[in-house]
Amino acid sequence: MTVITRFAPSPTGKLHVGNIRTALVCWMAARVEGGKFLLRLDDTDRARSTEENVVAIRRDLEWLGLVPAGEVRQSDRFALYEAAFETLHAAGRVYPCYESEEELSIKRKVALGRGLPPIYDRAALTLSAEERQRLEADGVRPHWRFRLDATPIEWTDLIRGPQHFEGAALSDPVVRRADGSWLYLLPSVIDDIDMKISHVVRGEDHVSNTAVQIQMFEALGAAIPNFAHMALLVGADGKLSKREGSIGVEAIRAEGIEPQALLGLLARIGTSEPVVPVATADELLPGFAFSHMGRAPARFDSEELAQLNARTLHLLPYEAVKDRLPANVDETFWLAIRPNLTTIADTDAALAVIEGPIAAPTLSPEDRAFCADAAAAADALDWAETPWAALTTALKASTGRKGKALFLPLRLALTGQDHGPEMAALLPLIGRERAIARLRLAAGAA
Ligand SMILES: Nc1ncnc2c1ncn2[C@@H]1O[C@H](COP(=O)(O)OP(=O)(O)OP(=O)(O)O)[C@@H](O)[C@H]1O
Repeated sequence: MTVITRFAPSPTGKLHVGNIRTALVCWMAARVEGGKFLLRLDDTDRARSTEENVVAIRRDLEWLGLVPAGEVRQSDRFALYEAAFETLHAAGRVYPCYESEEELSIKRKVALGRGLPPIYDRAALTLSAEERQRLEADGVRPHWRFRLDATPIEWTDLIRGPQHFEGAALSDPVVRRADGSWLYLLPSVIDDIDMKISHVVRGEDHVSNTAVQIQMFEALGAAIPNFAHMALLVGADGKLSKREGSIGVEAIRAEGIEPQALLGLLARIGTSEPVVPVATADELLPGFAFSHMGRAPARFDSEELAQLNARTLHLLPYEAVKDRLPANVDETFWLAIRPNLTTIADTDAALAVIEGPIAAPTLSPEDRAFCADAAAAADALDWAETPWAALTTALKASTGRKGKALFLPLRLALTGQDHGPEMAALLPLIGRERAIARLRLAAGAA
């Protein structure tokens, strides 16, 4: 079986980290099996879907490298929905209902008052043809419900394990509004059949939808796909929502987070696998399995993401970042500075340390004298090999200094800072002339 998954956002807002986690799991589930990951834009809600959001969704997925093998838009597929709807109508699986919102609300209250579950009483099924005609003649347009079979509904969820619902305990869901527009349930099933989706991977906000959708697959004569419902990701303030503009991909990108860091975190939080930095999304595949995914909500933590971003940068090769680096940063430079970066924007500060000018540090008279010795030693040095090792060895022998007393004044004089990348990597980049000038400046500074 070819594994085919789809990520199906509604373009009613920008993608948040919860959506991205679902997209990533869809992508991994397909890719690990050599299958196909598809994008379906659930844009049947014309009032709230926007083209700007569609463009943003595509751009976010592309930035993350979760590139779909194909894309469909529900708004292009109304003819397909109409045909399937006709099939269901002919089979008596959808039926017209004429109750108003107020009537339905009263019915629910009455049922609850009697201690019964507030499920639809199917009064519309008992209407005669004349009664329906009369209602329609009075201008009442019907909405449509899917008639559920009163049978048990069962599936083995790839994340949640065995699931059981009773068809008799569920309300026949409304699938189409009186104005002819579609609700989520039926078009999603029609698309999953048409797109040959083998694994429906989505958030657990859809579990009860799955129960009724399984009967829709059956009613349309289709095979039931596999289902995997992921625990929802929550933010510091609880639930994430696209409409409420929760932690979005755009903001994360603007903060200088690398796509690999976001993917690395989202692939592993809430699973039995450790969070580790990766240089490419493909490195996440060996640790992926639905069985590793937990059922408790996973918590997204921006601080954890920032830390993983630093660890990710430390292993990114020059090729992966060079387009975003200042022109004068070459591979040697990148390898020297990357262990100390938290975001790639820190490169500018590292460049400033190397190219200068830097302020002369405030040193004790002893340290200034030591810097004068260091300037002379640096002048006498062969810079071709490993100048930092040569310089410190020479100074150790000539001054008897060691440890912090040896290294700290040199670092301060050479970089203006008391911390930073390895001096062994930095000194060749600072170069002979600049290094000697900086040591002399530090020796002379009061
Ligand atoms: N917090 C979350 N964690 C994981 N997956 C989520 C989360 N919220 C939504 N999803 C999943 O993202 C996919 C796209 O969903 P959808 O477009 O409905 O997003 P949404 O954030 O729920 O949007 P809205 O706020 O507009 O309802 C679905 O598979 C949904 O289950």
